Amino acid sequence: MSENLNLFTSTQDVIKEALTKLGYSEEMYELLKEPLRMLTVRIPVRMDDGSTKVFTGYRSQHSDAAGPSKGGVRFHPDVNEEEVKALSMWMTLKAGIVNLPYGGGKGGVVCDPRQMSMGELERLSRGYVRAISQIVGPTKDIPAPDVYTNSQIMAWMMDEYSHIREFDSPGFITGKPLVLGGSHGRDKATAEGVTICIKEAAKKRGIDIEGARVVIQGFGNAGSFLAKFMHDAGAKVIGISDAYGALHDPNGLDIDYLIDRRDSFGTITTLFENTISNQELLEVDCDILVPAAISNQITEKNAANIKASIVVEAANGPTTMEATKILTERGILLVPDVLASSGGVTVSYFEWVQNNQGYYWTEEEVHERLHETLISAFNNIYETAQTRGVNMRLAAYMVGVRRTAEASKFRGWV
Ligand SMILES: NC(=O)C1=CN([C@@H]2O[C@H](COP(=O)(O)OP(=O)(O)OC[C@H]3O[C@@H](n4cnc5c(N)ncnc54)[C@H](O)[C@@H]3O)[C@@H](O)[C@H]2O)C=CC1
Ligand SMILES: O=C(O)CCC(=O)C(=O)O
Repeated sequence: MSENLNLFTSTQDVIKEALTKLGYSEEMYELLKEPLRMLTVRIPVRMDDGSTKVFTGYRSQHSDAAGPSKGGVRFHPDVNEEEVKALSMWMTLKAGIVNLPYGGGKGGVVCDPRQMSMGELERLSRGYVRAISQIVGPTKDIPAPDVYTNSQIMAWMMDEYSHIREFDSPGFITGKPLVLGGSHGRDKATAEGVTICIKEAAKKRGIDIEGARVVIQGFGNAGSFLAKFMHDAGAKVIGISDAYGALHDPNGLDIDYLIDRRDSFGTITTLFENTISNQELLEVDCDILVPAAISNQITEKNAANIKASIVVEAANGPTTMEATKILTERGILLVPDVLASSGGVTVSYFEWVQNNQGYYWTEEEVHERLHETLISAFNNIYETAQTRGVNMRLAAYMVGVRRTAEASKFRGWV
């Protein structure tokens, strides 16, 4: 079975287990085991050399029972249908965990933005919105940034959608620049949420953040802000990585310098000679390990070699279910993606609310509400895991799926 199919089918398995434990019927599982809608599109883009290249894109809407679908758009060469489907299902769970009136959605385009000019990227972003415009919108499905997409791309997408609908539609997409209706704190939100989960998990395990050794895979939006927050909290960030390799220094890395030198795709290791591989980085001796890049990184092949006592998933799907079992059996506290990375969609929700009201909050207001939401979500799931005798991933699925299951029931769908 391919890695991505495995990711999708094992997500179905955990959803089934969660629904069964909560006492829902088999029909509820039939409804939630697949996205409600999956659109595949072909996007012709005029390249700078005059040729036309046709890109494949996807938008998956897992559910809209609890509200419009919501979730990011990924531009990456490895994007595929199974992955986008799984990503949209995780968005349903995240929205449930932080109690947002949304279902899950996710999109992606198979491309490598690192090899494209700004003009080509703009034409691709606009073409993607034209291709999916019938099924998205501020009250239908609201996209946001994810891997290799950013606030500039959100701005082009919002502009294109506004042209199609013939009115300004800031609420169509989140993660926009501040001047176009973006929210304070959205850029740092995912990392802030991960930081809160790390601090709560460390308290449970009696680990002092001051001096704790932290390894972070990925140095983009999530990974680099997280490295900064951990460093500022007194932790020692001893390893980071990007798509090309990893840096490791047991005495601690100079995070401010690395952030200053990384490029807009979160690439930094190409400036150094003494690099190690991403796989070697995951097995480095440390207290806290944070995969913050791509999926399928901790598997049954390397789970036995992980040295950290806490693993906090900033990335979506970095640990397979087989590896989850191994880490749990080894007594490692695993804080799952659907909880740890839910800070991003939480502040996206704040952004959408501000767009709908036309009234904007201060950075402090965003910060306070995010903290309140994430601390309560972490402790709710931790306690569910303790009282139900299950691991944190299953507990998170149980908490996360309930809102959509109840909404589906009240709508009379099941
Ligand atoms: N940006 C957001 O608000 C949210 C992001 N996430 C998840 O966090 C993870 C990282 O996302 P961002 O930081 O936003 O993306 P980004 O595009 O800003 O950074 C991606 C990082 O991953 C590295 N990377 C890419 N391919 C890799 C590979 N094959 N092996 C190792 N590293 C690789 C890149 O070099 C870069 O450092 C993703 O799994 C994403 O779905 C989750 C929730 C919200
Ligand atoms: O900000 C959002 O709406 C979604 C972020 C996202 O794609 C994710 O949490 O994986």
